[in-house]
Amino acid sequence: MIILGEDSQRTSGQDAQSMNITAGKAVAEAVRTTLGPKGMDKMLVDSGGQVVVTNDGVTILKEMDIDHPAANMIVEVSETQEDEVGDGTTTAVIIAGELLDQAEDLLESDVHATTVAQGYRQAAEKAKEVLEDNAIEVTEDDRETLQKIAATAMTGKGAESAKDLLAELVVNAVLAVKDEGGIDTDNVSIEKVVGGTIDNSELVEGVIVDKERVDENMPYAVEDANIAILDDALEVRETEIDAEVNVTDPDQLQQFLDQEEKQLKEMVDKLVEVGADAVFVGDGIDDMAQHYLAKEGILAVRRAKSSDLKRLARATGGRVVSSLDDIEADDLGFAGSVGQKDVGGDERIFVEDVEDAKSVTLILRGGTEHVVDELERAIEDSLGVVRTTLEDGKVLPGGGAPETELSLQLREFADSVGGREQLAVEAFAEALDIIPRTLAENAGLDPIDSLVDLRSRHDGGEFAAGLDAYTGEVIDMEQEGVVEPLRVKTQAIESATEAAVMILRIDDVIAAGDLSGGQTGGDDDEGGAPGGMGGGMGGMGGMGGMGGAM
Ligand SMILES: Nc1ncnc2c1ncn2[C@@H]1O[C@H](COP(=O)(O)OP(=O)(O)O)[C@@H](O)[C@H]1O
Ligand SMILES: [Mg+2]
Repeated sequence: MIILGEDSQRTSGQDAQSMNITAGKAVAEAVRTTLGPKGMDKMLVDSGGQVVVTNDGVTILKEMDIDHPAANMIVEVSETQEDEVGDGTTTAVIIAGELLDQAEDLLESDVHATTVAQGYRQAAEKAKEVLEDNAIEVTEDDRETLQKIAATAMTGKGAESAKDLLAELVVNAVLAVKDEGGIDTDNVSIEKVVGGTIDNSELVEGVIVDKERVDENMPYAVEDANIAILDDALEVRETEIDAEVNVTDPDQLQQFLDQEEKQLKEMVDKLVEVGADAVFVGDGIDDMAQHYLAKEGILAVRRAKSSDLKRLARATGGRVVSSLDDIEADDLGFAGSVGQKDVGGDERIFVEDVEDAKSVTLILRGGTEHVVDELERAIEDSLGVVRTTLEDGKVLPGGGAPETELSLQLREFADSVGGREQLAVEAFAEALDIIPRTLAENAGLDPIDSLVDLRSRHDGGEFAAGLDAYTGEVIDMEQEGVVEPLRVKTQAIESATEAAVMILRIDDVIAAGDLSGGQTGGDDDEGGAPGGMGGGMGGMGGMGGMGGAM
């Protein structure tokens, strides 16, 4: 009996499993060479010719326009990682791919997918326990460690030349925006400036508004400024009803205009009365109002974005007032300086020198647009790990140390599991080796030698022993200052396991319409969908390796 529509496609049993596994593995394979300090970058060209050069796992996968459903489940792993931690996106995807690869062998030796899933879940639980037990506590006062965490997240992402400076800026920025409600790194705005070098980057304790003062006769800058933040217009409102004014003689017209002018003057008087030295207005400012403001020496900005108004309020301790009539002196914010400055050839208004600013701005500089864009991605990862560390207070050494330790401890744990699940736990342990192995490969080292070294040091009780990607030596990563938040690893293991298990449990793929673009590989339009059965990536037209760190 036929129950499916004519265009539907159905793949079942082992075919379905191996098709999905191959697709998932292809995604991991696509980002593998970017892992670690010596990872290479990718150049991605979209159909419009836009070029992105990046080392960032999640960015690569988003830009790749992947459309195979199982492959997309692996892409989601990197997206979850990005949302939850901000770093470790490549790691999470590589682990997921390797879990699938290991599972494939088990399936071939007739271990049931459900058994593999159960074993993987147990292993993941155990792994999290081991990591928690070995995590190092970090407090907010430990700036040195926080900066190391910030720097580790930037490694290999074009920020090398100014890593120490940038790490300091990132830590300062995150600590600045922290309040009773926690840490929202959206309060760290990033202003990208093409021109200058990376080490000209700086942190502004306040807000930069991408506007100029509205009238030339206003001051360029005001010091110790009280700031009015107005989500309103400084204009005379048109009457609601279409009133018609019949002017019978010139005096009457003059009277009418005088009336309007008087109203505008009163608006400005109101601002003077509450003590404003600068005013940011969400809507328009009438020419006549501009004139009066300038006469009073008030610096005014019109049509400021509502997000800017909010940031201004947060930074300066003021309030966004939605009607001028309601404004009072204590609604005003305060900043040491409000002034118009040139950044990279653009005039912008800097509201800065704010004591205890809860909204800050990082000015990132670099030689070209691609450099600053990649720098921004590195900084975002870095902001994420510092935030995560302050939230959880726990970190781990990097350089493959935690994965090596887990691999050893899970092998021991497997003996206690018994049954066929034991095989799955062992496979899970084996899969985690992919991280140190890939770090070694990308650094041009012999992965077998590196793994042997790492294992023997961990066998000897050195939890922090990791691979120095620059020298090839196995060293104490904690001492070296290569540290990452605990959550980078726990989240990566959790999402990778979930995605792998979900894919493994599927034994029937029923697709309405044509799935062939993703399944057969090679013949799809944009290039970028993983080639299902064929393995490898189908027609990755725009991809090519780029020289390592810029
Ligand atoms: N100086 C270093 N030496 C060795 N490994 C490092 C160093 N800095 C970072 N790593 C390791 O590189 C890996 C992260 O690489 P990265 O390319 O940032 O990928 P992800 O997207 O997973 O964060 C982690 O395992 C981290 O411990
Ligand atoms: Mg990283």
